[in-house]
Amino acid sequence: MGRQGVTLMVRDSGEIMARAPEWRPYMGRSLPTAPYLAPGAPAQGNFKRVAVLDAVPRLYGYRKLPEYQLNFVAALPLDEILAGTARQRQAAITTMTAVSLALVAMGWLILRSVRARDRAELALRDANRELSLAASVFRHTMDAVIVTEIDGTIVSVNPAFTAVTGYTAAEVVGRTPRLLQSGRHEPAFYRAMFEQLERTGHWRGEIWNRRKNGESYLEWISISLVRDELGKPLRYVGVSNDVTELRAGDERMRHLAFHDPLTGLPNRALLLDRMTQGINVAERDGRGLGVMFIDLDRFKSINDTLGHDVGDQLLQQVAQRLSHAVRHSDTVARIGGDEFVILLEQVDDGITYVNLADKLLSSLSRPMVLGAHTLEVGASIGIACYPGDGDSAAILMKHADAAMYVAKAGGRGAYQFYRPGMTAQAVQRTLPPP
Ligand SMILES: Nc1nc2c(ncn2[C@@H]2O[C@H](COP(=O)(O)OP(=O)(O)OP(=O)(O)O)[C@@H](O)[C@H]2O)c(=O)[nH]1
Repeated sequence: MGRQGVTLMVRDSGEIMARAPEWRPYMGRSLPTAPYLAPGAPAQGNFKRVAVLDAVPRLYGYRKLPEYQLNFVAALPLDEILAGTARQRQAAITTMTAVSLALVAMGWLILRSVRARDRAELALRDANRELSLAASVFRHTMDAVIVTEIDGTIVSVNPAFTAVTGYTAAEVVGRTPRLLQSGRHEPAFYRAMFEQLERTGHWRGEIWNRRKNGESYLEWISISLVRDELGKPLRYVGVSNDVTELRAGDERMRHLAFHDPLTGLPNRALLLDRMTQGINVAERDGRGLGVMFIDLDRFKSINDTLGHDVGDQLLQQVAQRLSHAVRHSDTVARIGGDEFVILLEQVDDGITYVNLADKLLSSLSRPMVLGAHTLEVGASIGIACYPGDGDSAAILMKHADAAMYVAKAGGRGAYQFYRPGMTAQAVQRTLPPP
């Protein structure tokens, strides 16, 4: 490039990014008036000018690189060009062009590597951000998380795991989840779980486990098999929730829906359900089944004279006495006010009803101590039997009710088997007088 030839890389703003030779004194200086920076300047060209920076008159060649906002410039001093022959001038111009192209290529390579570095930094930053997000979720989620090797060795647990089980990470890492086993599941349960995990990569369900303090708890867990990039099994990750309370709440709700809150006995819905099932079994096995409808005698007067609370206590005692009088397999239900029903299954002869009815009446007639009061209560019982008196729960209930009304009408404190025609009698009794 001769003694005073130069090459430059200049931003569109005019700032010098690179200069050869002697780049240091010129770095960061500006060439705002350069012709190639003028608006509308051609993409490449030549011009003659006295250099702003060192006052040397030169012939300039440039090429613009608009996508990078850069300009590549090469210049030779005019006196060197004019002093030479035509051949020398041509050689100088060729050299200038070659140098300027080399500069363009160099600048492009620099830019490309800068861009690649920026992209790599961005990707790394994204990956780090995702990692720290995952770590934060692991730390703060309310779900207990456990990560194990494929052989079951625990690699990591989160704080929620510690909150549920009572075990810190230091206490469980290196051990296996077997330390949580409650003993409530058969080995076949775990075998089936791992068989499905190996086959499908997932298992979810409920497991009874044991906390460090020995207490059993029910967890809902979802376990996934994690594979590496080549598809090789790498880890198991389990995410679980303690659902013991939830399940207890469900049980309470279910119990409320099918039981009488005052006595704890099955209510009408549960009684009818059991009766329907019982009838199916009785039909299949050719066995008998019976319904005893029990209504307390003059219970209203106890309420009216001693108050509703005493009436409640009496109903609770009646419930206990009825329950003690029957077999475990029989159902004692309270279906309303002072009305109780006993469902007797697998009864093949009428004497069973007679014996039980006597037993119930004598049991209820024994004095009941309710706080400061000692009371005696009687009851009337109607009995309807399957299959003779009806083949559905509704009909058996209706007929037992009718028989009970007949027992009441006969003077109370007695039992009565259903006979055809009793229903009409009972209806008449409940109708208002004409
Ligand atoms: N303490 C209490 N009383 C109830 C409850 N449910 C209904 N009762 C009352 O139970 C009484 C039922 O009376 P009835 O069966 O109609 O009449 P009774 O006095 O028993 O007369 P008979 O059945 O004809 O012998 C009514 O006074 C109801 O208010 C309850 O949960 N607690």
